Amino acid sequence: MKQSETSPSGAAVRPLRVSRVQSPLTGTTVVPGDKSISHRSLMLSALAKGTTHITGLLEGEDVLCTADAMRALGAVIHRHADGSWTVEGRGLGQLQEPADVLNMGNSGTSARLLSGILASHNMMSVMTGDASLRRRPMKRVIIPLSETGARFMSREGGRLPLAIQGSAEPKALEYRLPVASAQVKSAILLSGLNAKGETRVEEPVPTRDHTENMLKHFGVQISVEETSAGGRIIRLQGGQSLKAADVIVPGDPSSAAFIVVASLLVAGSEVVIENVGLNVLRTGLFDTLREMGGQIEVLNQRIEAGEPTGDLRVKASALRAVDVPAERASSMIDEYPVLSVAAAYAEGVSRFRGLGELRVKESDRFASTIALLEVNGVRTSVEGDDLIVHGTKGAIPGGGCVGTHMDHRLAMSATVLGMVADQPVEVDDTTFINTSFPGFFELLNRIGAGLAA
Ligand SMILES: O=C(O)C1=C[C@@H](OP(=O)(O)O)[C@@H](O)[C@H](O)C1
Ligand SMILES: C=C(OP(=O)(O)O)C(=O)O
Repeated sequence: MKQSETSPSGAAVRPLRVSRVQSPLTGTTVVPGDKSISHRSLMLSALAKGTTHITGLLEGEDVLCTADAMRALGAVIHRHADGSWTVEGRGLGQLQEPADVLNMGNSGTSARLLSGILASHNMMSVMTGDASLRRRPMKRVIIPLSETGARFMSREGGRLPLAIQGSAEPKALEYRLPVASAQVKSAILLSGLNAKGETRVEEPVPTRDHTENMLKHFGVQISVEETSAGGRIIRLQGGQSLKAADVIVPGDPSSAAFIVVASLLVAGSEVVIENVGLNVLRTGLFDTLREMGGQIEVLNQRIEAGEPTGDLRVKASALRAVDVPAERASSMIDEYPVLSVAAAYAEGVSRFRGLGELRVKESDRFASTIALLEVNGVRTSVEGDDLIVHGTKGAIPGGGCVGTHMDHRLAMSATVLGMVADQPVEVDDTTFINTSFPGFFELLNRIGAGLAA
């Protein structure tokens, strides 16, 4: 593909040819801030009274979309020269009607969480996104949020653009999640903040709990109860005011994932990644890689702003196949594309169970992960929602051209695959990496990847 071509978003396409890395990856590094926590810090601080200082905010395009949206809703948001941010909140119920369409770019988290806030404020708003986001299902939030009294108009199938008439007197919801989704859970909890009475969300499988943790950090009383079946029930009373509270965002474990897998696979590597968020509802990949024989050590474990954090020391390791249970999927839902690269390099046949949710991410990640492997000579098979990867014992043929379909995680996984494949790998477009991991190639090159990017 030529440099002059444009992606479906209209931006210039940036293809990349990735060749096998010739020497070990070494050194100490840090990855950018956690995307989930960054979104929530901007949304909750805009709903709070007072000024919140945020350090370590991810300055990726997804989070910048959230910042723009919260500005359009009346929050005053500044980035300072030292990279920290301040948000002067409006207070709950005090958001202003946005004067124009809110553009959520490539970001499902922005669109779904914000829909909970917009539905519970008495105003009219319209939300859109890029071609990838406009394909993704929004009914999962529209259906429950309609019960609050808010009205939604969307394209066929509940797709963006979405018009929302927020409710003047939002009703509190009682809702059991039909899919394991932290975005849906969070949308309902955020709408419950400005509703009358108790909001109750039950999740059959625990999902990332950053919204719950950060609500507590902003002074909201919220109860979390474990059910006998292994799920959780979360309750909060509407009408509690949020108080500005400074936030320190840890490094994103979902970004660290690419550096961890690359360091495990490139022979002789030893890399330390400092300040990685280690919330147990996010670390399924690291557990899985350890089961495969990966040497990943946690150093300097601590709690920072309510979230477990630590440094990871990763040493190149011979990996063997793994069988990942469906119950683990929500703790590593964004990590399957890069796990599949590790499994392709490992010895033996791996199985990842229960991956239905991968079909509704930035791309259909079930299909695009299979294509990533197959086009590079790695055998896969599918049984229902299970993905089976036939490991090559360190001999991934490579030589393929990978279609990334506006999906940052596909582009980064393809890069890692190219770094250890026998033949160079073409990645059709790397522009979307900036949604979650600005500086990805620079970081890899600092630890010795020698990429031409
Ligand atoms: O709540 C969040 O910040 C996220 C939840 C997950 O999505 P789902 O809620 O759709 O599983 C994840 O895939 C996404 O990257 C971020
Ligand atoms: C699925 C992802 O994000 P979002 O849903 O916010 O687009 C992701 O970052 O992998």
